[in-house]
Amino acid sequence: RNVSMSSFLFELLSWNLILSGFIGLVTIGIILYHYWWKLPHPQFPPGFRGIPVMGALPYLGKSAHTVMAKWSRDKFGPIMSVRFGSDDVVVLSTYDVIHEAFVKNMAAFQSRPHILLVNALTEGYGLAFPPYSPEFGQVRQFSLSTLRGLGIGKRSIETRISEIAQDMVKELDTLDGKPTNVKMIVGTSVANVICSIVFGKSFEHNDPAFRKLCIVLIQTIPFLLRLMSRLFFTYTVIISSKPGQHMCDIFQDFNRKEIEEHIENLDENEPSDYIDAFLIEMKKHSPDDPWFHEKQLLHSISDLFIAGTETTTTTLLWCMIAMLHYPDLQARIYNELMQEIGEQVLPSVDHRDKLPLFRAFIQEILRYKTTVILGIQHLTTKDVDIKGYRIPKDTKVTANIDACHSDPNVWKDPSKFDIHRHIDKDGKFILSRKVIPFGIGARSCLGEKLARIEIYLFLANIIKRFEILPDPKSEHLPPFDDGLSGLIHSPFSYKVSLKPRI
Ligand code: HEM
Repeated sequence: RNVSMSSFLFELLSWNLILSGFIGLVTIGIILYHYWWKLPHPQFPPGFRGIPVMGALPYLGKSAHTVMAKWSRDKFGPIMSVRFGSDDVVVLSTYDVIHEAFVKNMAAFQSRPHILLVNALTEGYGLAFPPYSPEFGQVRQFSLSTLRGLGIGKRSIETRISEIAQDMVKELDTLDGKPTNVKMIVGTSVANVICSIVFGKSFEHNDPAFRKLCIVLIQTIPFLLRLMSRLFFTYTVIISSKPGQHMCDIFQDFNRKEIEEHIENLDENEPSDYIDAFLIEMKKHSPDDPWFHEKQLLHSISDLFIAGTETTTTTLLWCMIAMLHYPDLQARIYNELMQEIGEQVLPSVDHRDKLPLFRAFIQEILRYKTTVILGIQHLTTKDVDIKGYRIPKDTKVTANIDACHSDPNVWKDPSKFDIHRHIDKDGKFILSRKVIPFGIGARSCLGEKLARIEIYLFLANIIKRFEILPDPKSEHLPPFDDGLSGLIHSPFSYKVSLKPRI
């Protein structure tokens, strides 16, 4: 009796175990299906879902943009989805679909996702990360027209940049051709352009407070942004740590001091920079307006410096690497500048129609070395249909700008650096609307015009004054087809010898 009782109990227990195991598995299956595999909509773009919790993250490797470009070309098409953690992000990989979304359906794609850490630092203010609202739209429009040169005094943006480019050449001259990593000198000059537009003045390269600001901008922030795109947690720890806070304080104290000086000396009839223009605009709004407010001004300034310094500096550093790899091209561009502008005349934007080689070189750099490889993420403001797919409201959307610049259906032999793809049979420069390093649409780069003039004038001044030569001590040229990928694709650090001409 005892035996049959125990076998009955054992059977009951194992049935119970089997049943609860089964129920447990079904529950886990339902949870997994709903949270990790169920598409947000039956017509949501197809894509790569990876593994639970991590999504596609472990599969993206060192350069996510290249891996995603391959998935898009080989399997999923120009509109696909990639699961980042537990978020389904729509990734757009050709010019046509980026244009269809960000330009033709501008209103639906003009917001930004909420990023907890960015929000903690900016309190929701600034120019690059706030989600769209009509009030933010006003601040954006105001900043855009101010940066385009409206309402900031008599000196044009071009004059300011040209003066700073000449200062940079003087700094580079002091190196006397000695092989040097010129990132700090170029970056300081780029930051000075923003100082000139935002503060109405530029600084000596060795001014101690400005130098500190430049180190934060050119070294610390890019390093942290790279970590952020790789290891979000580490970034959070660093930024909330004491040294992290100290770094933010250096930056904000510098800007705060400038705002205070501007409030004291404001001449409403003659605004001379972005801060003056903003303070005057503030007076037209109610003191309770949270957007035309000092806090917003402070964060707008930070965003202009952060968005404008490393991007432009990196592009110029890639230009110099290209010159090292293609010395014959360097000689041809130098000859073009000398023939069309001459030795004594300063380069200006007015000369551009006479400089097809030089302009083709810049456009090819902007295509071949996409700086902000994946742009900045957008967020949909409503349900929207693109090429037969449904993208629901509040979906994160990324433009793979690098994939668009290496699309074999648009660019013949895209992995080849070839400036002649931008020159027609009569030797004229062809402006391409499909080279979109600054993004397109309602959230495209606010500093595009500024950056384009900077790259043109800085580079023209460098090429006219120096022969760009490799470091004779280095066995290899700095790589042109590889670099550090994060938010920004930048070259590995390198030295260059700038040998003064004449
Ligand atoms: C070569 C230099 C530069 C490149 C390649 C570049 C590229 C970009 C890209 C791809 C975006 C995101 C577009 C999108 O979300 O669709 C962006 C946004 C932005 N850029 Fe630039 N940028 C450069 C220089 C500058 C400069 C010089 C400034 C200002 C001084 C600036 C200020 C901004 C701001 C404020 C935004 C955010 C716009 C918004 O969210 O509405 N950028 N930039």
